[in-house]
Amino acid sequence: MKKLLTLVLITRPNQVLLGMKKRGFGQGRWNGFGGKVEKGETILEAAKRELFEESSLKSDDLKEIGLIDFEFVGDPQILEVHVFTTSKFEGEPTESSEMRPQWFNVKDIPFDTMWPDDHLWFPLFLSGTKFKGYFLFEGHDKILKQTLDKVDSL
Ligand SMILES: CN1CCN(c2cc(NC3CC3)nc(N)n2)CC1
Repeated sequence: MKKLLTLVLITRPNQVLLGMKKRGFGQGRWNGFGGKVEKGETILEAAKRELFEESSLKSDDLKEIGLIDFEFVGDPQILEVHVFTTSKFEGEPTESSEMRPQWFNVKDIPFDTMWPDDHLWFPLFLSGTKFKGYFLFEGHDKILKQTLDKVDSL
C-alpha cells in the first residue's frame, strides 16, 4: 500500500528555502514543503496547495525532479514522495501552523536537523539531476538499506 506525498524545494541563487516542521510527522526537522495528496487532486495540484498552505508561496512552475519510496521496518505502508522544485515563485515566505520558513545558503544546509536521507539526494536535486530513490528506515533515524539512481525521466 502506497501513500502519495509531495515535497517542494524552493530555490533562489545559492539558497534553498526550508521550513522547520512545528508539529506532526517530521517535527523538529528542516524540510521542504509538502503533504498528502487528497482524493480528486493531482500530485502536482497537491504540491502547489501544500506549498501555499505551509509557506504562503505560489508557483505555477513546479518541476518534478525526484521520486522516493520510503519503507519502515514493521510498517506495510510505503511512502511515495514526489519531489518538486522551482526558482519561480510569488509571495513572501510566511510562518504557518505547520512550518517556520528560513532561507539557507546551499553550503550551510542543516542536514543534522533534517531527515537522514536528505544529505544523500540533495546533491542530485541541487545539480538538477532527476533521481529515483528507495530508503528502508528502522525508526525515524536509521537507514538500513538504500538505492539512489539518476534517471532521464520519472
Ligand atoms: C509530507 N512529506 C512527509 C515525508 N517527507 C520526507 C520524508 C523523508 N524521509 C522519510 C523517512 C521519512 N525525507 C524528506 N526530506 N521528506 C516529505 C514531506
